[in-house]
Amino acid sequence: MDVADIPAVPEWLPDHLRADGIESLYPPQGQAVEAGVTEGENLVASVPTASGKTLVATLAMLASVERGGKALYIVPLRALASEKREEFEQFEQYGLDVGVSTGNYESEGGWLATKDIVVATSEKVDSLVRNDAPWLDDLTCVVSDEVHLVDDGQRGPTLEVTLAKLRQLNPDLQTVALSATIGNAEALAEWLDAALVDSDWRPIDLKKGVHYGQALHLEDGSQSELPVRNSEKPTAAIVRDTLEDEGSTLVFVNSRRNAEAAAGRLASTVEPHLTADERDQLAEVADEIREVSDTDTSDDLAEAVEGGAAFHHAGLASGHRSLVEEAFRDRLVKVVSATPTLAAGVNTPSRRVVVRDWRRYDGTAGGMQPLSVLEVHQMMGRAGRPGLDPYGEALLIANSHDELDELFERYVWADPEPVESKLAAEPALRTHILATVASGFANSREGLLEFLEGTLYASQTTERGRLERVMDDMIEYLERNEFMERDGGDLAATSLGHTVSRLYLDPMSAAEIIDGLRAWQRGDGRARADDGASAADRPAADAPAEGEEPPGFTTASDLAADAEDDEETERPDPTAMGLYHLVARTPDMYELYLRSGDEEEYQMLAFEREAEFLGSMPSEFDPAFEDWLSALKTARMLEDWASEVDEEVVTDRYGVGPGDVRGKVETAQWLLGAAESLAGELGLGLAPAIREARVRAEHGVREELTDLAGVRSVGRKRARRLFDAGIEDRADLREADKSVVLGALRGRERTAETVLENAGHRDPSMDGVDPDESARPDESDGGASGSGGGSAGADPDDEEDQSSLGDF
Ligand SMILES: Nc1ncnc2c1ncn2[C@@H]1O[C@H](COP(=O)(O)OP(=O)(O)OP(=O)(O)O)[C@@H](O)[C@H]1O
Repeated sequence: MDVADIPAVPEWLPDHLRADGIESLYPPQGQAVEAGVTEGENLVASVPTASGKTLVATLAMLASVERGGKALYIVPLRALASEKREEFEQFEQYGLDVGVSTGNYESEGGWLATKDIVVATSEKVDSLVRNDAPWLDDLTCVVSDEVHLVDDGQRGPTLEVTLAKLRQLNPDLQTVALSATIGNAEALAEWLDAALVDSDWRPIDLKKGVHYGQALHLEDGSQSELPVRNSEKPTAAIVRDTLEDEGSTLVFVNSRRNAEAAAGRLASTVEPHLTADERDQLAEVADEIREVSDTDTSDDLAEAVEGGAAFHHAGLASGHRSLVEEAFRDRLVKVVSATPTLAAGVNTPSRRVVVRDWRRYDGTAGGMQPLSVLEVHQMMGRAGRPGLDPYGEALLIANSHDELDELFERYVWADPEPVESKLAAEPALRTHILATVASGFANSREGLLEFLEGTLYASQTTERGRLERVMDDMIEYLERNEFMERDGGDLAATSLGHTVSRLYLDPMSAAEIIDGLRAWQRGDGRARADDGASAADRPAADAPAEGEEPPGFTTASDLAADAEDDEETERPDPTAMGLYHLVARTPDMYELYLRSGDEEEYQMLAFEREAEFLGSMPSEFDPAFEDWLSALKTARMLEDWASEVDEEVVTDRYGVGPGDVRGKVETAQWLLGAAESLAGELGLGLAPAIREARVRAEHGVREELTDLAGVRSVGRKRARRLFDAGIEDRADLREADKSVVLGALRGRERTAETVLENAGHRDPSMDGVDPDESARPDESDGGASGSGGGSAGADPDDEEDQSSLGDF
């Protein structure tokens, strides 16, 4: 179909598309238009990766806005939200207004009311619904990108329920769902009352295969030689072979750490192939990368880029990511090693794709687990650059003949799995039932059932009774915890329930926090603190940083001493450790795993600091004890962080990456903010102590340093150095002599200039979480750890992150 023949779109569109090199629609796009996607019809497009799905959605949104409406584009990742915003901003020249909403959740995003197109993550949209954003009523078109993620056990139910709510709010809403090729696209179409375009058409041919020994084995039965030299890894051999043919390679690995390590190694393969001109240009890109941030990651990335290689993962700053993507698209960077995040949408096609790791560490399943066919096909779909390559090639790597056969069976010849709703799981239902009742979508048991009828689960199940049973159990749970009340057949959220829903907490997390805070207030566990010589006689446990006491913290010994001093006075405030442990044991925080040998160490710590914990400690024989100890490990990591222990020491001690530390800290901040609100609402009087623990965790520095640490590009280490040099706060810094700053920062002129410049303004990303807002950290950029509950946004990279925790 010629672009001039697309009905109902703005007049300027055909010329705009032509200017972009798009003269006619790809066949699946043509089918979508014929199915009425520009005329308000619902549509599910199940089309291979990189086959032009975004244009289908764009046509629907532009046509909807042309009719005077407003469109919402739901993405699974924050990184994709910025990419899509940039893509849609090209329409601002025609008077359209585009807004993006991710990150900290403003209560109802009022400023979005005037936008024509809004881009947001599914968790953000869920929170907007919970906060009653009035502009949601004006929506005329909603696009759900990567809708097959409804199958995701953690985040799927949020997308599913959010779509159901938007459709209930506005029965005339046009729904356009974009999906990778899946086994049961018709089930999605049925659920959404939508026409279906189910196609395996690709703009460029894709050959899948496996490398084994010295040869490539392709799915068409052909074999070609691809020798691996002595001491060379197969991935390096493939990259070298592709380079000799002037092509680029995208290598998918299973963790951020592996991505970084692979890029470093592959740079030595690529480097000898670079021309002098390429080297100069790459050196410039490397300089720009170093400018983005002054961290080890930044240095490692810049160094790899100088050698023509790069890594890409959700833990990178967005500035890093776009520089890498651009240099790869410009064919300057010849190989990128990436975590699967890159497969989920970012437009970086490549001659060859290598899926190096087809297993990933999965804590819940207890070890390395194979990736799904869908995921592997998504990665493979990135192979082949339209207009540049005759075809794309996507390869797995086998280490034995058996594995060669297995990989063909498992991935090359296999069809993707069908997508199945994960809604009927307790954690998901407990969260979404509360939110559904609290935001007025249902006010009775029957109403809830009716609402749930609008979900994919209801359209897929043959077992209605199961959903009803789990639902009844969850209503009872919510009533028992005072989040919901029943009056005859009516259901209503209590004021506490409303708060929990708005805070975006899993109700089970809220219940754990409330129980712990109440237990502390009542003085439970006090007897233990007082009786044993325990806490007072032992040294404060495992003080961080070379055995020093954490600055400014109340410790177990202080507590016990307080208790001895005055039996009659009120219980002292909980310690930061006690509060970190409380939030670390909620399902909204991914705990750190106990490694072998850890158990004994943390058991000791548990007994040493027994007086500090809120609520009772399970007995050693209780199966819950191990989880409780894992939470203690997480809590001690947070305490270390908040006590200025160097980041390298923290990462080393807990066997995690810097991104994981930041993720845990952000999740703790969010949960402590929520705990503060709950304590306030329940009149528990513990809010100031919680706030202090939160602020300490936020910057990871003692109070005197928080102002300095809040200056962009200062951070913990530099704040300490500046403070030691007599610069005590941002005002001092503004006035400071450059040579003093230079001295404190150990001679980095460029950094000193940047820091001085930044002292003049406040970096909002470093600001504390507003307790009224209690924003959940971003769910998709490595910020939040995943919840065990389907409620809040778990980072899809979580499993990937877990892999760095194992010994793999
Ligand atoms: N009809 C067309 N003619 C020429 N190029 C097109 C056409 N439609 C899309 N493209 C281009 O193809 C590329 C891939 O498209 P796009 O990113 O929309 O694919 P996608 O299916 O959305 O990918 P993903 O699987 O990442 O969601 C883009 O560069 C886009 O501009």
